[in-house]
Formats: sequence, structure tokens, C-alpha cells
Amino acid sequence: MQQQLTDVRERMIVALDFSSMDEVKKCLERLQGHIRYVKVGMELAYAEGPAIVAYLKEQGLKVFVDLKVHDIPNTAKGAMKSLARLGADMVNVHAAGGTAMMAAAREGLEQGTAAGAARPLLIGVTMLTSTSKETMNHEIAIPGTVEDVVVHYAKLTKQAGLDGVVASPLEVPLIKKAAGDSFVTVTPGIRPLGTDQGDQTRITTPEQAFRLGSDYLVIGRAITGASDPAGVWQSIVAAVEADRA
Ligand SMILES: O=C(O)c1cc(=O)[nH]c(=O)n1[C@@H]1O[C@H](COP(=O)(O)O)[C@@H](O)[C@H]1O
Repeated sequence: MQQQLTDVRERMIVALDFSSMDEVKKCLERLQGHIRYVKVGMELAYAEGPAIVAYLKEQGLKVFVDLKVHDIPNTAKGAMKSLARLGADMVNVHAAGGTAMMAAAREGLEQGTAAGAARPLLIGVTMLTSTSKETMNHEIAIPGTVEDVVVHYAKLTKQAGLDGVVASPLEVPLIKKAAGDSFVTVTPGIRPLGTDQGDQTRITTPEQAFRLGSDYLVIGRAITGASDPAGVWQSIVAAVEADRA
């Protein structure tokens, strides 16, 4: 997907992996005027509850509520109905829950979305970006290559009527080939050059991720853990811009 630079900022989602509103406020102060889209994961959602989403929306930010729902279809449907009421822009489920669960999740999301409001994007998580081929084959007991499994999950996700998947940028070209260019790819595992890989295994730089066709990048610690988060943000935008020039 060909993107304008203005889009780049809208397509970089900062993961607010904090455990309190205070930490979130401090982080947002330092990134004010730069970021447009944030992610609320389990750590923050479990600590602060639904009010955190309302707060972030009041700040004019788009919000990805990342709770990775994975349950029986009826429960997933109910969870999505409740999530839709929070006013999130994007939510997700585990594709490994299967097509019945994913279709039920979509139904719940549609039922919970207020009349006239846009339904949040519903995204299926494929194979976590922290998972290596070795772990997938020998611990989780799924044979084959990570790429094949991710593409399989992407096809299931599309079949169930979802909008896209979470995967590593490394798999984006194969996902787009299998599911089409408009099928949304949300990609964590982003590591600007020189940053610590930590627990992620399938990583790329932000420039590589956009070059591979990622629609949204999810970036956490490289920005939020930096001594100058706004500086890192600006250097990422500049690197992407230079890469496209
Ligand atoms: O669904 C996600 O957002 C997600 C899926 C995945 O496969 N890998 C992954 O890292 N994430 C999330 O993306 C963020 C990545 O954070 P950093 O590794 O700090 O950049 C974290 O909030 C993860 O929960």
C-alpha cells in the first residue's frame, strides 16, 4: 500500500504498556503533538479499566484496545459487544480461536457499535511476534514454517469476515498476496536500529516494515522506554521519510 508521509504518523501506533494513569499521562505529555494512535493492552486495561479508553479518546487519540480475545464463540461475542461500547477504533481476537469464534466476535462488535458510529476494525492475531519457529514447532506443537501458519491464519481471518491481522512485518508480503492488498496488516516487532530486541523474535526496523507493506506499526518500548520519547518518534518518522525519498 502506497502511503503519504502524513499517513505515516497516523499509522504508527504507540503501545502504552503501563500500569497506571499517571504513567500514561507523563508519557502523553512528552509525546504531545506527535502521536495520533495509541494501544491499550492488558496491563493498562486491567489496571485502569474502561475509563482509560474514554480518557485517551478525549485527548483526540485513536485507540487500539488490544485484549486478544480467545474463548468460546458466545463469550467472544459478548466480549466484543462490551468492547464496542468503549469507542475503540481497533480491537483484536486470536485467529487460533477459529472461524466460528471470529465470526461471532464480529457479530458482537456490530451489535455493540452505536447507531451511526463506525465499527472498530476487528483484527485477528496470527502467531505472536515473540514466537520463533522453534517454539512454534516444539513447544506449541504446530509444524511447518511460521510464514505458512501466519498465511493460513490470515486466510481464516478473512473468511470469518474480519478486517485484517496482526503479524510480523516479515510476513506482510505473503499475507497481502493471499488475502489482498486491502486486508489490513498491523505489525508489532518493530525495532529501530540499535534498540534492544528484548522478547521479540520476528523483528524489522520501521523503514523495513513500511517497505514490506505494513499498514500499521505497533511500537512500544523503543519509544516509551526511551529517555527522549519525542526524539525517538521524530527520528523514526525522519528515517521512514528518508527511506521513501
Ligand atoms: O497484538 C499485539 O499488539 C501484539 C501482537 C504480537 O504478535 N506481538 C506484540 O508484540 N504485540 C504487542 O505489541 C507491543 C510491542 O511492544 P514492543 O515490543 O515494546 O515494541 C506490545 O504491546 C505487545 O503486546
